[in-house]
Amino acid sequence: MAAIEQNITPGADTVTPGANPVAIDVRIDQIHYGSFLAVRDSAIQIEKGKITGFIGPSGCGKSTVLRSLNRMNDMVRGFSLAGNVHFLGSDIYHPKVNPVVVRRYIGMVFQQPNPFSMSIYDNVAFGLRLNRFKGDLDEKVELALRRAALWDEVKDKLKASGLSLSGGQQQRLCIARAVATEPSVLLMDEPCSALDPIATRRIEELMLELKQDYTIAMVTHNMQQATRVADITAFFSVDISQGGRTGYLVEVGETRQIFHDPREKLTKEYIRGEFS
Ligand SMILES: Nc1ncnc2c1ncn2[C@@H]1O[C@H](COP(=O)(O)OP(=O)(O)OP(=O)(O)O)[C@@H](O)[C@H]1O
Repeated sequence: MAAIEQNITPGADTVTPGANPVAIDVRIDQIHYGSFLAVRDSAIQIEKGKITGFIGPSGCGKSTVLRSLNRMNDMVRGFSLAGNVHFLGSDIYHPKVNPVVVRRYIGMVFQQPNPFSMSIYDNVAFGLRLNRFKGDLDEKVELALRRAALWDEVKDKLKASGLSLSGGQQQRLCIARAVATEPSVLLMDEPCSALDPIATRRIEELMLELKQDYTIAMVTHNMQQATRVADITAFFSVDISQGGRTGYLVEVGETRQIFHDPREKLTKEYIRGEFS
């Protein structure tokens, strides 16, 4: 914890040009769930101020890798990671690093909108209170709701339950909750898969706005979505050659290159298959 607290300030600007362009440098040798080898040999540099999309067939480890980036998998029994994950130069798996602190800098938005059963205001204030924020809470809540493009729709009913909102609004509330503590990175695990096309478009537009202030990594099943929002795309596949089903990174590059001029035959086949 000390190392990460000393080296990073909340809201550390992730998008200033110059210096090191990498927010998270991940090198996974192996990830196991118990004795099951879920992911192997996957190294990605998540660049500051960009959206990196993880694509690939079901079970290739996209969510597992994403959740490793803020130690969300720590809560899963049997999970173990060989390799390392550096956030702005700090090893987030260092024994002295507190995973709660990691998640303050690297926030997460899940597939199903999951507002807490409390008011809209309290949902957004939750993380700030947890972190014993001492400043103007009203101001922070408004700022987060504005950043999540939800303020105009909820400003007159902040005391209403977060659960009373539509699915798309609930997801934007979750984004507001995630950005309220001013993380540097947002991890999004299929953030639109439970939403209709209009709400999906709204979240995609929001992501493009958010990347001005945050680094984003997201899992998506939707290839069109990857082409619409991701600057960088990482393609994973599943290796069944050893009798198991182990995910691994096939290639990562600019989204345009991955979709129009992939280096690997596997990527070409997957992209063609998905689009045809
Ligand atoms: N908590 C867990 N315990 C045991 N095995 C798990 C756990 N979570 C995932 N796995 C396994 O790890 C592998 C990778 O799963 P993961 O969810 O990361 O893949 P994915 O590419 O995100 O899949 P999908 O696209 O279907 O969501 C799968 O074989 C899955 O069954």
